[in-house]
Amino acid sequence: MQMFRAHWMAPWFNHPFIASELTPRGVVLHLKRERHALEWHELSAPPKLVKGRRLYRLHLYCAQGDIELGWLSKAVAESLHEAVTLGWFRFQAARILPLAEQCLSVLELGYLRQSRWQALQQLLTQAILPGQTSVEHSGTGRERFAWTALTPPPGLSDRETAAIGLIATLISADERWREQCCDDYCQQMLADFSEVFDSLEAHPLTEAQRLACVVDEDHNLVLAGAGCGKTSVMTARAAFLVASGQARPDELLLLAFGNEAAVEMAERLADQPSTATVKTSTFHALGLMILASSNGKTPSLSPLAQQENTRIQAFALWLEQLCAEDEAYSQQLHDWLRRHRFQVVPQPDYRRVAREWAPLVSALKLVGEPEPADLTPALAEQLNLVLPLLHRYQHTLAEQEHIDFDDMIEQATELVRQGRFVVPWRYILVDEFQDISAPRAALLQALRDAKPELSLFCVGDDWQAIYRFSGADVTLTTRFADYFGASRITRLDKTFRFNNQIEQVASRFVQRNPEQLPKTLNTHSRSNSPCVHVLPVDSNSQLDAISRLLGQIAAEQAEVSVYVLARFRFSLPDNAQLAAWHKRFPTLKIAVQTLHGAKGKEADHVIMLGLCRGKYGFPPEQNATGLLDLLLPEVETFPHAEERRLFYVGLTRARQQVFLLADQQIPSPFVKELTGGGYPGVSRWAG
Ligand SMILES: Nc1ncnc2c1ncn2[C@@H]1O[C@H](COP(=O)(O)OP(=O)(O)OP(=O)(O)O)[C@@H](O)[C@H]1O
Repeated sequence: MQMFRAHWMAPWFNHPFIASELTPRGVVLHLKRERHALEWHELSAPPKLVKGRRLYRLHLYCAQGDIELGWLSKAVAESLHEAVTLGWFRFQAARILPLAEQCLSVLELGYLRQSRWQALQQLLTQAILPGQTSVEHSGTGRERFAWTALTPPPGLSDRETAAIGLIATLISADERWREQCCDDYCQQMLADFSEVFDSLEAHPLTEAQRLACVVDEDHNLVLAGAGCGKTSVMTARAAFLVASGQARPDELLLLAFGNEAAVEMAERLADQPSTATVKTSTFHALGLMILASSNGKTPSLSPLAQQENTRIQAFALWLEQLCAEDEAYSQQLHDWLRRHRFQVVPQPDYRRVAREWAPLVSALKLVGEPEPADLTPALAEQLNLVLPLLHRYQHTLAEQEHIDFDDMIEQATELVRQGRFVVPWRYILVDEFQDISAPRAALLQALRDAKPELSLFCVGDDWQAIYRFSGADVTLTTRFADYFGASRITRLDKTFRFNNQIEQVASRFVQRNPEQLPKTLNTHSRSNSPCVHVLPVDSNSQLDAISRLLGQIAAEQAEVSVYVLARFRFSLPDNAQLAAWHKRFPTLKIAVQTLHGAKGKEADHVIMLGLCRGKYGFPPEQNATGLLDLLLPEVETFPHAEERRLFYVGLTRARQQVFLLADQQIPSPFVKELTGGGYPGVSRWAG
């Protein structure tokens, strides 16, 4: 052991310190009459060299009281200082090395998500100084140094220096530092995987699309306008995660609402060998799968749930039975229908009532009865008439040991919460997120809670939220972070579908509702003249007007697609008419769709019909708040908010032109708004 001796005159002046030596455990002080061993952990800071006029002192910060070693020559003092400093740092480095390694393994996971950031802070708090990770601590604690102020001495290994540096950095790191780490990660990924983003689709992805693919917060929401390539981003993110080694294909799950969308996504993933085995599913299929794998048997789905027609038929039969069995019920139903719906001659149209009340039964089942205080007498009467239907429905399901889709999602959520389903996925990607309902969002939350490190990636457009009537809650999108917690929202701002003229009209129209999230959309294609045309037509001559339009389109362009869209299915041309058009205009690809059915699709030209006022107009007129309104997610304050979005969906299906067939006598208020000024991109079509 090297001995560091005090000046030989020290004892003459009654100074107790004679020498010190360093051991692996600390410093041993040789005093006049005793030896005193100070272990490294008792030194609460690196030593300090104090220069005197001729002699030096070494100040040792000790937990039990500081000690000063005096009477040191300059040379001895400096080498003792160096040796104690090195020993102290080595001790600290050894102490924090496991912590540094733990922190490093969190950092190496990739994007510094908020959950990872919290994990880091927890590690630091627990390991460094219970309750004190701040740089500026007072000096009264066990440790009296600031990690950030430490300068590791030469002589430490690279690993020791790096560990101390990392801990010092993490202790002083703030939210800005975290964001910088996230940005660095994104830039690195964008550079490393640019080839994937260049070659994955027929077209290279835009910068915004790429960024949306690599951002990897705990919860991610990609907000985009129509035609901004949300589907491309979904599949590209899957490919990126696999290519970057962050997930195996079987750790990814892509969720869609409808079968058609799920199949389309599966087909696009299958185009790439790396993503061919990624699982795509609808929410329903997912629920079924969770129930089957947790309970060991596939649940029996009620035919009442699977086929709308069967359900309506059953409800109509139950209504008829209720009337036959219970005179009072029959009387009440007749009265209510007479006052609020249509003539009951000679008996109610049970099927029609069943069709209208089926969504009420589902909503009542899901959310329970509304507060009596919220009900007008008419609504309270209606509720009394609908409740027996709900009871029969529930009774039938129980008797036949069947479940419906709502039961399935609810039971699946419960099984996941109870830990009875082993979640295999680390990344769940959800398409058309604006259509999500609270129970489905709860299932996502349960999956997330059941699997550490599971990240949600949701792609949606609050401007296209059109399923409130079936329980969708757009506020899950507009208040995404409030619901899910740590989130990052990215935006896609370039649409590839329609031109600037359509964009101008559609964006202005939808943003009249101030509740919609503001977005700016740039368009890939441009046109100098208006592309949204209003054609005033007589309600009986809509088909002739469409035929004329198709003729004009066919004369000008070959091989283009045309969508004929309407608010209600019954307003659409029938199959015979469609077949006639196909025959007459063989170069056109013509399809008819309801506006809800056209969601997610595109055509070169869109013709919208049924644009009139009235109960079956667009927007459909409703006299007062209905029972369904009370049961569905939060009523929006802006009039016809959802119908406005549906109109937006219609406008934005078109790549080139939109033709609006407006009823000449009772035009739709939406069309009146477009032609009433403030929409320079709208023209009156002369034909
Ligand atoms: N980077 C790109 N370059 C060129 N075309 C693109 C790009 N990204 C997407 N597209 C094209 O834009 C069109 C719209 O894409 P997609 O259907 O994915 O949009 P979307 O955002 O899902 O639209 P919507 O919400 O209206 O359904 C498609 O024809 C697609 O091929």
